[in-house]
Amino acid sequence: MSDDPGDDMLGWDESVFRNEHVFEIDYLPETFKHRETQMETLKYSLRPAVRGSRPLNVIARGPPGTGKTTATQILFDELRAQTEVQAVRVNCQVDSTRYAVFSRLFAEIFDYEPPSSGISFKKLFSQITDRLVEREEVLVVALDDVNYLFYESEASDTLYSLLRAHEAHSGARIGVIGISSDLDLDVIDELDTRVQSVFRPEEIYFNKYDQTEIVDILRERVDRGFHEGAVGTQVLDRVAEFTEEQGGDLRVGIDLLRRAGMNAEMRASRSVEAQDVEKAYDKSKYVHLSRRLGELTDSESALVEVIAENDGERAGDIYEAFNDQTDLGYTRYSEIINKLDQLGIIEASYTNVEGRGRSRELTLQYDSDAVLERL
Ligand SMILES: Nc1ncnc2c1ncn2[C@@H]1O[C@H](COP(=O)(O)OP(=O)(O)OP(=O)(O)O)[C@@H](O)[C@H]1O
Repeated sequence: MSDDPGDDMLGWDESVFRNEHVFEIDYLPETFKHRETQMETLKYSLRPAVRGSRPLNVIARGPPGTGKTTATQILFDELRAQTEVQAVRVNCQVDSTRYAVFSRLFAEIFDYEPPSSGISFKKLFSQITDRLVEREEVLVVALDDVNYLFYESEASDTLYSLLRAHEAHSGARIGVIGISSDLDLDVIDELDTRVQSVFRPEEIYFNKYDQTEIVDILRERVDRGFHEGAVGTQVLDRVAEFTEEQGGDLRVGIDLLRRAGMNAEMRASRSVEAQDVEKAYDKSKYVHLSRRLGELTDSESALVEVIAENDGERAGDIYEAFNDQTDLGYTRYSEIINKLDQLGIIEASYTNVEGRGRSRELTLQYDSDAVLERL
């Protein structure tokens, strides 16, 4: 047997990938198809900002991986390059309180962090608005994954401050784009009435891509990311089918392509085959889960771990195990249960237990080994 790779075998210095970077999560696609109406409405809402007025507020909703963040980022990049508008995106998974949101705005606007010794919210707020007024700038804030502010009961306060900024600080002009991927959450309905009375956003819906659209979008990625001929039509169709199966989240498809490419390389093959995709799917189907678990705090992760180890048990028993491990009390425990339920990591349902009345039963929504592996 010769050590020489054959014609259809990859040598050590070769790859199926032309540019693996296009499969990374922070890659901003060069073409953005099938989102024309959404982009138009977003542009229409932001246009007043370019003229120096307060833009229309927006709520962008839709299932995960349907291009909401990307749409905003593309427009924000254009605004930054071509206008004087200040456009800042805040990831509310990371910054999930009003104070954290405004600290992020401060850091982006001033280019340095607010004092770490801590300043009052009022000060933080007025420094931001003073600067906007002084420079006659309009600020557009994208609250990405705004649903997390609701889970922490911080949404009303945050929106109220942003939306009433011009009243508290004359001349300040701020517009808000709220992005939510929690379809069970009625964003407007869940806000306090004082906020509802000033918040009448344009609503933009990002529907799930259908199979043809998924193929069309992923084909583009394949052409940029792989060498010619490495991914055939049937393989791409299989990737699109799996993506549909996972709720149409394009992240699944993109992750599948990358992993399938790596599997092909492992076999030293120049082309990706169906078997590479099947094998990749065992991991790629968990991209949602990994993303959600990745943003949890230590105590939230600790609770997920306890639940994964005691799946299906009553909440009371799980509380004891959680309390042993973290020393946290029942109120915080209950809050975390609600958040994990809203995130779709667990289901908390009430059951009637003979002789003990109603009790909550906690069930993981994913395979417990898959959860434990990713914590
Ligand atoms: N029309 C499209 N063309 C090319 N790539 C796209 C398109 N729509 C989405 N993507 C890609 O899919 C991935 C997920 O998109 P994005 O983060 O914008 O979704 P999202 O709706 O904001 O998701 P979530 O609600 O979970 O935050 C990104 O890698 C993005 O590049």
